[in-house]
Amino acid sequence: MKAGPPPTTWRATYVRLLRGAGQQADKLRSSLLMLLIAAALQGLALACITPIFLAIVHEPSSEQTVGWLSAFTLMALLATALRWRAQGFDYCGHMAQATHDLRMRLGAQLRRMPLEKLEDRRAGEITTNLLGSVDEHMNYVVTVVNLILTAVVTPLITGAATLFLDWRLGLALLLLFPAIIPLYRRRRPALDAGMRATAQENERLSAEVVEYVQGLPVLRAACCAGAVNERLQQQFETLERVQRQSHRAGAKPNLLSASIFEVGLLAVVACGVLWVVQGTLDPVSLAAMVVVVVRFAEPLATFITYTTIFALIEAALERIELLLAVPPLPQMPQMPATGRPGPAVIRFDNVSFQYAHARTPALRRLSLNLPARGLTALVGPSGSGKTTVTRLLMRYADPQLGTISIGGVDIRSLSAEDLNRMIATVFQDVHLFDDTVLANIRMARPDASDEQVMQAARSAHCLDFIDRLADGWLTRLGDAGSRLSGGERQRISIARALLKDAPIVILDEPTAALDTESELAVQAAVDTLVRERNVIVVAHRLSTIRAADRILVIENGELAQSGTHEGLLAEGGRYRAMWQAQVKINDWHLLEPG
Ligand SMILES: Nc1ncnc2c1ncn2[C@@H]1O[C@H](COP(=O)(O)OP(=O)(O)OP(=O)(O)O)[C@@H](O)[C@H]1O
Repeated sequence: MKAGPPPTTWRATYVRLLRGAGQQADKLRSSLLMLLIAAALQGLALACITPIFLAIVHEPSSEQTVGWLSAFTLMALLATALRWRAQGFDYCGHMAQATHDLRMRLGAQLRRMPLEKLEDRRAGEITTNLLGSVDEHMNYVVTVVNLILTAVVTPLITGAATLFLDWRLGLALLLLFPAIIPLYRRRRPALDAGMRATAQENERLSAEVVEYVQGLPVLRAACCAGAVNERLQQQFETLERVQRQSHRAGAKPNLLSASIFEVGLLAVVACGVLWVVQGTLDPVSLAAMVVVVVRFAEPLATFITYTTIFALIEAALERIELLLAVPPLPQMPQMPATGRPGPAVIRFDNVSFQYAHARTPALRRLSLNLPARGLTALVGPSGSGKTTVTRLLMRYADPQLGTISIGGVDIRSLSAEDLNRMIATVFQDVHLFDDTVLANIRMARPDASDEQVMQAARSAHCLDFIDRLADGWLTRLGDAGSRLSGGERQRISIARALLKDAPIVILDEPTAALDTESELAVQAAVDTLVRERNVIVVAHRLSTIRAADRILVIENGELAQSGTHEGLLAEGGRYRAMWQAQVKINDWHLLEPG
């Protein structure tokens, strides 16, 4: 098993728990305090059993009997009442509130953390964090803490209190512990590591399962669903191996501690019998002690099982904290508003950017100046950096060198919301939610009226296919929008962009891979979008961008050429070569038989 970070102390776990509880931390703290007091009171109540037995047998109607019985009843009742109150953290809904808040914090973190860092994590891992870890973390905390305190604090207090009544009995009870606590302390690192490894493998497995299910249509088409299934199978096996090791790490000390405890009990009873035979201990005291000791047996013997659950909670907390600790991209102070160019003018000044996991830069000292209106096409060979330009504009990550500004304002000084408001996107891979057509378009601007949503859909040439849907505007779009064709999905996406009415629009070649009819409809929708906006198209087919106001040829992360289609053809160079190659391919298609 891989060695993880050093094991944490109980105190660190406690502090983490409170941090995880967020605004409910004070309530959780008082619940845990109540559980501690309840466990101590229960210990004191149990210490009363020996004097009660002695009083009942020797002086049944004395004041002492009444006194001890009253003390026992009072403390037992108080302990029960405190436990009820402490568990109120669960049933009064504070627990649900705390887990809800934590999910909201994780959700907010997903929205504000740099996209580059988000991309590093797989969807399944995030789901496990958002759902599994949060529940593992909070839902069992109060119950598990109660069990641990009852197992540890109650017997300790009983032993300590018994010292005052009969020091030999007290000492015998207290001696049961030293054997178990060091054993637990010695085993805790292995337990923690086991739980961490299991949690990590679980996270990996959910990521694999999510990706497998999402990718099944593609995998089946490529006839490699089986091969990937094998990978999944391996991940199942890894999890099984890690779980087995971790169970072994937990089971051994568990059995050992239970055995030590049983032997200890026998030793205590044997001592008691010896003292009775020697005439130094009242047989009634021995009987009472056996009752008390039996009461401790189960919680103490299973103490290590509870701590295993706690190690699981600890591992979940650690993963959540790791995700919450990713810092957002820094926000720079706002610049003065004087002399700014048009609001949607985009400038890249000497921008260099290298992806975290790449060996070479994706952009090298790239400078661009895009006026507030018009269509700019980014063209260039695959991997030349076109998509990176649009990603950096959306602040996927900050460039290592140079600045990017919109309307004269460095985008690093814009809030994420402001930047998001300024840019609409139309990607080839359109994500639709299982909701109505109306709702799917409206998510670009939640406060838009039905009329505004319908107008946007009309302008994006969506009406013809919406009319054909069974429930028209109220048709649910099914899982990931699978009820619509590619061209229809893209038109929904364009309708969203129109509704959002952002001054800048990024299009990832929306007409790629469409049939002629769909292409014409999408092209008409794009033409509507282009008016009055700064539109950037990442283009693969040069035929679609002949009418662009400017074409930027990106090569190897640098600006190789810029100009209009005619100008660039006349200029020669890279663009003309690309154009000629594409014309040749088209001619070749035309010449193909059939
Ligand atoms: N997340 C990433 N991590 C590491 N390297 C990346 C990442 N994304 C892209 N790259 C690399 O950065 C370079 C530029 O990629 P980019 O996606 O911008 O190219 P592109 O011109 O849009 O390509 P295409 O036309 O094929 O979509 C490529 O070498 C690519 O392999």
